[in-house]
Amino acid sequence: MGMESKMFSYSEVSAHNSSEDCWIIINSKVYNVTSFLNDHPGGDDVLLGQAGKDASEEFEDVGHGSAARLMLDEFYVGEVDPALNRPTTTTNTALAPAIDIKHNSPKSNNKFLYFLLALTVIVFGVETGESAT
Ligand code: HEM
Repeated sequence: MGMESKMFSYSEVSAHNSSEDCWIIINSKVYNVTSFLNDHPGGDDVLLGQAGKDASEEFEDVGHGSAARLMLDEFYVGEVDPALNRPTTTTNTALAPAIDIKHNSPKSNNKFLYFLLALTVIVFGVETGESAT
C-alpha cells in the first residue's frame, strides 16, 4: 500500500481503448472506467469516445459536479508520466520514435535532445552570421 503512484505513458494508456478495457486521463491522472461505462449518467458512448485518451477538456466542459469529482478516486489507477507527456495532437508524437532510435537509453529524455538540437542550430546560426560579415 505505498503512497507512490503508478506511472504510465500515453501509449500505454492508449492501449486500454475498448468497452472491455477502458482507461481515460483527466488532469494527468489515469482512470479505469470499464466498470463505470454502464453507470455513467452521461452514457457509455462519451466515455468510449475518450477511451485511451486525455479527456480533461471534455470532463471540464460538461461541468461535472462534486458527485462526479468524488467518484474519480474510485477509478484511479495511476498518473501519466510527465516525461512521456505529449500533446494529444497526433502530429508531434510522430517525431518521438525517430529521436528515440538515436538514443540508446529507453529512459532518454527527449527534451534534452531537443535542447541540443536547438543549441546546434543557434551555434551554426551565429557562425554563419559571423562569416557573412
Ligand atoms: C471517470 C470519469 C467520469 C465520471 C466519474 C463521470 C461522472 C458523471 C456524473 C456523476 C454525472 C452526473 C452529473 C454530475 O454529477 O455532474 C455525469 C454526467 C455527464 N458526463 Fe460524466 N463522468 C466522467 C467522465 C466523462 C467524460 C470524459 C465525458 C465526456 C466526454 C462525460 C460526459 C458527461 C455528460 C455529457 C454528462 C451529462 C449527462 C446529462 O446530464 O444528461 N463524462 N458524469
